Amino acid sequence: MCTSIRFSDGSSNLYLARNLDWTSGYGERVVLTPTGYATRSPFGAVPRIGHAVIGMGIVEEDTPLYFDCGNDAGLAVAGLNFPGYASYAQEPVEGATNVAAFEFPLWVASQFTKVDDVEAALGDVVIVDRPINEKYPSSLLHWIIGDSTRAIVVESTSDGMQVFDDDVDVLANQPGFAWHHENLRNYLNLSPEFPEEIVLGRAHLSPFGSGSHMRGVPGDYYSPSRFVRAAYVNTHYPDKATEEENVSRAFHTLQQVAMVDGCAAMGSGEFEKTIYTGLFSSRTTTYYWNTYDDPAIRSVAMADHAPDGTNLVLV
Ligand SMILES: C[C@H](CCC(=O)NCCS(=O)(=O)O)[C@H]1CC[C@H]2[C@@H]3[C@H](O)C[C@@H]4C[C@H](O)CC[C@]4(C)[C@H]3C[C@H](O)[C@]12C
Repeated sequence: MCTSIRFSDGSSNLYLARNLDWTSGYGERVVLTPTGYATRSPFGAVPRIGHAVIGMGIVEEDTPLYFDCGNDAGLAVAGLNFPGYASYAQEPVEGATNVAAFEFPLWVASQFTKVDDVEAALGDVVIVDRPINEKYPSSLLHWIIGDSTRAIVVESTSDGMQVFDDDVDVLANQPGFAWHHENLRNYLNLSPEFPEEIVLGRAHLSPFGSGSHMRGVPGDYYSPSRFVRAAYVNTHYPDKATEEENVSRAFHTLQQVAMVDGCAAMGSGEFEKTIYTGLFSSRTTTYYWNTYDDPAIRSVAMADHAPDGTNLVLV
C-alpha cells in the first residue's frame, strides 16, 4: 500500500511526501531530469522539459519513470496503486492531450507550475495505456498533485477522468478518493483535546492521559484506515517554520502509516513493507528519502546536479 501527504510551511513552500509500500523495490533511485534533456514522449505530451524535475524512479529507454517527483517551480506529484478502478484509453484520442500512463508524473512536473494550471489542462487529457516497453506494462494508479496552496487527486476510471479537490491533503489506495472523503464522516468524534471529567452514574471518570479523544482512529494497514489516520495526523500537525522541522513533520506523519514486515500479506503471500519514504521540499528543491533497511534520512538538492544539463542524473 502507499500513502501520500501534502502540507506547507506557511511561507509558500510545498512539502509532498509518500510511502512506497510493496513487497520489494524496482531498483529505484533519485533521478534528476534537467531542462536540457531531450524527451521521448510517445504522443508528444512532454515536448521539452520546461521545469527541472527531481524524484524517485527508474530509467528505461533513457526515459525517467517517476514514482513521485517535484519541480523547480514548487509543484509535486505521487502515483499510488489503484487497481480495480483505474482504466486508461487503449489508443490515443484525436485532438486530446494524450499522456502515456508511465509519463504522467513527468508531464505534470515538467510542464506546470501550479495545481490550478494542471487542473485546467486535465480537461483535455486522456491517459493512454502505452507501456514504455514489454518489461513494464502500465501501472494502474491514481495521483495526488500538490503545490504550496492545495492538492488535487486525479483518477482515470471507466467513468472517465475525474479530478477531486483534496481538502485533507492525503491519498491512499483503493477505493476512490470520493469514498475515502465520505468515510471521514465516520470519524467526527476524533480530536486531540484532553477531555473533561465524565460523570457516569455516581462515578467520576477522568482520562488515563492524553489521546483519549483519538480512540477510534483505525490502527491497521488497510487503505481506508491509512487514509483516515494520515488525514488525522496531517491536518492536526501544527504549522512549522524551518526546513528541518518540516522534514521531521513529513517523516513522523508517514511513520504513522508505514508498513512493517510480516504484518500484512498480499494475495501472493508475500508481505508488504514500506520500501521507502520520499519527500519533496520546494523550499530547498530537495528530495529526501529513507528506506526500510536504512532509516537514516538522505537528501539530494537539485541545485547540486546541473538542473540545466542535458543528461538524466541518477544519484
Ligand atoms: C507498486 C507501486 C505502488 C505501491 C502501492 O500503491 N501499493 C499498494 C499496494 S495495494 O495494491 O493497495 O495492495 C507503483 C507506484 C509507481 C509505480 C511505478 C511507476 O509508475 C513507474 C513505472 C511505470 C511502468 O509502467 C511500470 C513500472 C514502474 C516502475 C511502476 C512500478 C509500480 O507499479 C510502482 C512502483
